Amino acid sequence: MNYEHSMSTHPLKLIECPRDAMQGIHEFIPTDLKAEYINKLLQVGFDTIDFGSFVSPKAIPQMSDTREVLKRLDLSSSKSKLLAIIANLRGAEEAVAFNEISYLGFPFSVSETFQQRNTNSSITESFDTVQKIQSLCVKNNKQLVIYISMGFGNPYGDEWSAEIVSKWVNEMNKIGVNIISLSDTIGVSNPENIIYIYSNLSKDHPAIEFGVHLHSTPSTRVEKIDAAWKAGCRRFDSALKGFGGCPMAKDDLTGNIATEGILSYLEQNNINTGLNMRAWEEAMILSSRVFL
Ligand SMILES: CC(=O)SCCNC(=O)CCNC(=O)[C@H](O)C(C)(C)COP(=O)(O)OP(=O)(O)OC[C@H]1O[C@@H](n2cnc3c(N)ncnc32)[C@H](O)[C@@H]1OP(=O)(O)O
Repeated sequence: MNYEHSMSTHPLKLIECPRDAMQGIHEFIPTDLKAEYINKLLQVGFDTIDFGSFVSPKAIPQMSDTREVLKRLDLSSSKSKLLAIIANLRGAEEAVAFNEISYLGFPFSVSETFQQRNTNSSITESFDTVQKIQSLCVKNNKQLVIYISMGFGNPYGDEWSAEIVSKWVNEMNKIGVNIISLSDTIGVSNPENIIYIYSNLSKDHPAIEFGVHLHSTPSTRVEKIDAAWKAGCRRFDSALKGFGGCPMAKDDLTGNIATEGILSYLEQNNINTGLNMRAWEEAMILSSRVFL
């Protein structure tokens, strides 16, 4: 495999995703405990914390207290930026009003079935929403992160191909989106398709910061991270201990990529993350109270 064209010019960004870890848990996690956990993660020094979402409380009840969690976060001594997931214009309008939030993340699926299931709108309608949200972000000095979910295939029988993913990336590029994370919402990626899709997209759009939001079983975790890294990816979403996954996806969901897997991969490759490992260990301990 020739990686020459995939040498990334983007800096390493680790995105820790407590929102994704918590959102599917049935039992409501008390607001104070959520905030305590996120505050601990804020001390670790990740580039970004995907901390909550402004979505329908009927769709994702666990995130219904995102506003209250936000009030309890201590950003004063953290270099991390906050990302909130939004799935319609209303959520975006709410999120942009908070100075503390730097990034809005929109789940955009190339699978019609999943987009309906996740946001109750079609791909075309969602793209229209994305355009409005992008304008809103520009006006409010926020950055929009598009998650292309089902980026590596889908289980619903909808047509899927690398060309379809590429087409939507082109559309996002045209409207000025410059951070796109390819999400393997249901864990169907493999090293070959990660390298193929990632390398081609980053070659076509060198200015776009592409990331991966992978899901995996522990046994295939390292090979996927390795493939993404070698293809030039420097933006990784993950969750401590691999907790979570999308509750709107099919049932036999594989978990998030575990952050410790990424950290040990980077360490083995002598890449310094500069993270506060003591705070990380404390977050690991605290997680056993959050994820029972
Ligand atoms: C891959 C991933 O992990 S992505 C993250 C997980 N997925 C998500 O977070 C997506 C969540 N999806 C949703 O929230 C929904 O599908 C929506 C809001 C985008 C669209 O759902 P719809 O039913 O079409 O919304 P609609 O506008 O009809 O409103 C339905 C209800 O939600 C409420 N609602 C809609 N938008 C919001 C919002 N942004 N914040 C709070 N409540 C909202 C409405 O008030 C309404 O409540 P009511 O029934 O009590 O009157």
